[in-house]
Amino acid sequence: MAATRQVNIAIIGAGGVGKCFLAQLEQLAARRPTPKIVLCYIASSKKAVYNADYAPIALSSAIATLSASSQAPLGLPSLADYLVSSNAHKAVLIDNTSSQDIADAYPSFLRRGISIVTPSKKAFSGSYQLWQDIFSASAESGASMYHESSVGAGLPIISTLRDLVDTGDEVTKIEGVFSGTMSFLFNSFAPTSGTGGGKWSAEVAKAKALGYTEPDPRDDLNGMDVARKLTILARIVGLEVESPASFPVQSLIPAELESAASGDEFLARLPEFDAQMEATKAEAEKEGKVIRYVGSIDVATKEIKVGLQKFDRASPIAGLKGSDNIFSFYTKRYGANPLIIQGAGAGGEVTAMGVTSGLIKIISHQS
Ligand SMILES: NC(=O)C1=CN([C@@H]2O[C@H](COP(=O)(O)OP(=O)(O)OC[C@H]3O[C@@H](n4cnc5c(N)ncnc54)[C@H](OP(=O)(O)O)[C@@H]3O)[C@@H](O)[C@H]2O)C=CC1
Ligand SMILES: N[C@@H](CC=O)C(=O)O
Ligand code: NA
Repeated sequence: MAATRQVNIAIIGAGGVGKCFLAQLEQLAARRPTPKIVLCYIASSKKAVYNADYAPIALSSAIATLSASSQAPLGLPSLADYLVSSNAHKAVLIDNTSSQDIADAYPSFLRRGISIVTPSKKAFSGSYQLWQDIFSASAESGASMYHESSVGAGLPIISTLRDLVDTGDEVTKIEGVFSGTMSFLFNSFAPTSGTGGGKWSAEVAKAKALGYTEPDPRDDLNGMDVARKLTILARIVGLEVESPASFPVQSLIPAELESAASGDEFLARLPEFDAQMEATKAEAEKEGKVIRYVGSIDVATKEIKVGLQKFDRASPIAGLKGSDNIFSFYTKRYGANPLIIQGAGAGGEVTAMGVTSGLIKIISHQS
């Protein structure tokens, strides 16, 4: 039987980003009737919804159907079997989790012709071998791999950097604020004017409630989220960074909380250590400056840095608002004035946008 003009979609992960993505997918399916967009699988960590005959799952009620479901998720090899047997024109896996196990399985999905879109950083900042396997599997099978939201949420960071590299520009340095959570925390806790909002721990709780943090906020505060993003960008410009542990990263986790058993325990005990961050803030204030959490990649020296720095209050980095990120790309073509991209770097809607835009690219490809 000939393949139908239909794109079958499996979604894993229906949290903050997953829910926003579903809403955007519903609008997209209504706007673009061809090819037909069919949600044929949706899962969280414990539940799933799918039909053996690939009958579409209604997009408007998918979350409610998932929470009422008694079906267990398919194992990843069975999910790949299910997707390739569907006889659709295209099959796409949307990974809205931060699971390393799922990331490790990307090459096996891609090899079987299943395209992938994800906001997760895990696959691209894991081992360098995994990075190579993903892109060679994609090149061999022709299945697409899009991960725009893995850096800067919906901001066009991955696509811009790939365009710079692919068109032959020479990127010499990348620097900026790479974390929506860290940006929000310091912009509220140590603003350029006024005394700042609440205590450090209260701002951290707010960042989590706003959906900016990783599922476990320690992954933001220990600097690993920024280190992962810099690993991804460094690899795109051709540096063979083995892992985010290959360079120094400043953690903002108090030493006493390094062994906290869970993210919840960490958040509950963080108020005991508010004085530490107050002291860091006060030290910068004595010099008339503010602290911000920044990163940089020097391509020539291969030096990658992640951590706190003091900034003049009038500097563009100090003046960022909300969860804004700022990325400065220094290249041969752009000379002394870098190409700068700035805007919200976290949050469900803007992150889902980067996922939806990847899906649109896949469904727009002719083959
Ligand atoms: N929030 C943001 O601003 C941004 C997020 N991202 C990335 O987007 C991804 C999702 O983030 P977010 O939505 O905020 O996280 P949430 O914690 O809100 O949601 C995660 C979802 O993934 C599910 N999940 C986790 N592990 C598995 C698994 N092994 N199998 C199946 N489902 C699983 C969870 O299910 P359950 O509820 O059952 O545990 C939950 O539905 C992350 O990779 C994050 O790094 C990227 C850019 C910005
Ligand atoms: N936790 C991350 C989410 C986006 O990548 C951040 O705060 O930047
Ligand atoms: Na992005």
